[in-house]
Amino acid sequence: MKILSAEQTRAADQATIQAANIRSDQLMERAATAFSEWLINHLSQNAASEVHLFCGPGNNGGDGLAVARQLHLSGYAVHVWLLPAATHSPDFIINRQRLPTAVPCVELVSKKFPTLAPRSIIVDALFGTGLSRPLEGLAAEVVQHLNSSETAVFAIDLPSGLFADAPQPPDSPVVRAQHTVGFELPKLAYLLPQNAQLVGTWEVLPIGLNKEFIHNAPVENYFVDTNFLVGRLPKRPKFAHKGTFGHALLLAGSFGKIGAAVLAARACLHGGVGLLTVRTPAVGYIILQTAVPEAMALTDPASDFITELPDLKSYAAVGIGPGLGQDPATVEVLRQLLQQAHEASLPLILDADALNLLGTHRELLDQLPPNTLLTPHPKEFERLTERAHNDYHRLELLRAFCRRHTCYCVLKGAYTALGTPEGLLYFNSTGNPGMGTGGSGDVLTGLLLALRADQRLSPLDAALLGIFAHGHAGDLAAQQTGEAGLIASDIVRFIGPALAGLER
Ligand SMILES: NC(=O)C1=CN([C@@H]2O[C@H](COP(=O)(O)OP(=O)(O)OC[C@H]3O[C@@H](n4cnc5c(N)ncnc54)[C@H](O)[C@@H]3O)[C@@H](O)[C@H]2O)[C@@H](O)CC1
Ligand SMILES: [K+]
Repeated sequence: MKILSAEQTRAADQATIQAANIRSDQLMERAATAFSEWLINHLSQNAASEVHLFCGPGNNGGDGLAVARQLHLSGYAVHVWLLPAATHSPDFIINRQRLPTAVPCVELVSKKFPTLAPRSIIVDALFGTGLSRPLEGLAAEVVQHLNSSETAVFAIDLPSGLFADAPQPPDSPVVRAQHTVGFELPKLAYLLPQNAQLVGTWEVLPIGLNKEFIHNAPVENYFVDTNFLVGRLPKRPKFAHKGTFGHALLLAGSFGKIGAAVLAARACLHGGVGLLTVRTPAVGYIILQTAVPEAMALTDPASDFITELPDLKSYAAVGIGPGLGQDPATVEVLRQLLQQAHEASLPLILDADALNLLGTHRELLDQLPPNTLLTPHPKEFERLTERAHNDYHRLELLRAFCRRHTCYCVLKGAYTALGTPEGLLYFNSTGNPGMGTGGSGDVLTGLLLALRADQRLSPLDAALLGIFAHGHAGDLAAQQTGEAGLIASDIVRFIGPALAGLER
């Protein structure tokens, strides 16, 4: 799915109105109906005594008024509270007039706000995508009142006060919603850790926005759900053999961290690689041969760290980093790897200590072969770039980093973001907090290595499929283990089922 800016969302609105030959209040009715049906569905599971709708002066408030009418007609006890304003949008006015007189509708007055019983429900329809500056005055007081109540808040489109696609000045008043329900496409604001407490859980409901407009809209951000990826993983042909899927080389492990190599190796094998060779220091030999008999062990002469780069000519892709350590000899291995992979156009994946080594030897960044895939978590990313002021800034650093180094970079976290050499960002939709556990990143590296070794996949598809399947495998595993009980090996077990769902 594309992620549109607030401005593009307005344009999509207009394009829909024209193409479908409907009035704007009819589009608003669609949005309100979608929201009301969702809310009624939700309320049927949570008996609520009454619904308080707080409506602003624009179309977000218009949505709220239409929802109030629909809930009233469905038999709910509804109260409407209006934010006083000098002007109102035309569709607000239409829906104000359509509100049945039986629905109490009162203008908000400073310091005389309604008491909100914990068992009632708040619908936040004060401001949506039309917010042009932080809230102040009475609007800010209302936000504070809603946030200090113990009543569940359901935000229409955006929690009021939150910008759709730009950072807030610190301490701006924003509604803290339990749930945010938007229309058609997700907003960038939904995906950022700094907004998690404001947006709550979120979903988007279809309202039939013009498909052609969305198709043609130039965007820099995408949200990757199942529909976006299904069919991108080619089926394994009947006459396939292990050569079809590539021979991967993994350089991983150091004394005390051979487990990282084991996890990455297992993930690579479950990811469908044809053959896997693993380079560990000598201390890893027996462990690897025992724990992962399917992989070939090519041990380093040194006991505790990798000190020599093997000959690369038989490999389709190389991954380096899990449990690697940061021994000075290993830096040389990384340096040679970058150089030789560049010359041979060999796909590379860099993770963990390989990234930390890049951070301390930044001159190596200029040696990255084109289309190299890096998988930092935010702290590792900071070592490669600089400290971000906020989540939006971090995303801009990611875009710039990928452009500058012609690389793909996976910034790991909830909604893991993949940056591309073109400066596009793809946000992943799978995964759960249980995956914040040791070894989870090693599993991702191994899986990505398998997909990069498969020459049938583009670098972009390999990265997107790997990130998505990794998260999905974690979700499938958590259904059995619970989030707290989830360990990295559980993710590995579900890589196969997760990939199977994406096959062409
Ligand atoms: N594009 C879509 O997909 C659809 C959008 N709809 C709704 O329309 C909303 C957008 O409506 P609008 O563009 O009218 O915008 P809003 O309703 O978000 O707010 C606009 C109004 O707020 C005022 N305003 C902006 N910032 C303010 C501030 N800091 N303090 C006080 N007043 C402020 C503006 O002057 C204007 O009167 C969406 O969020 C959504 O809820 C739906 O009705 C229909 C479909
Ligand atoms: K809102």
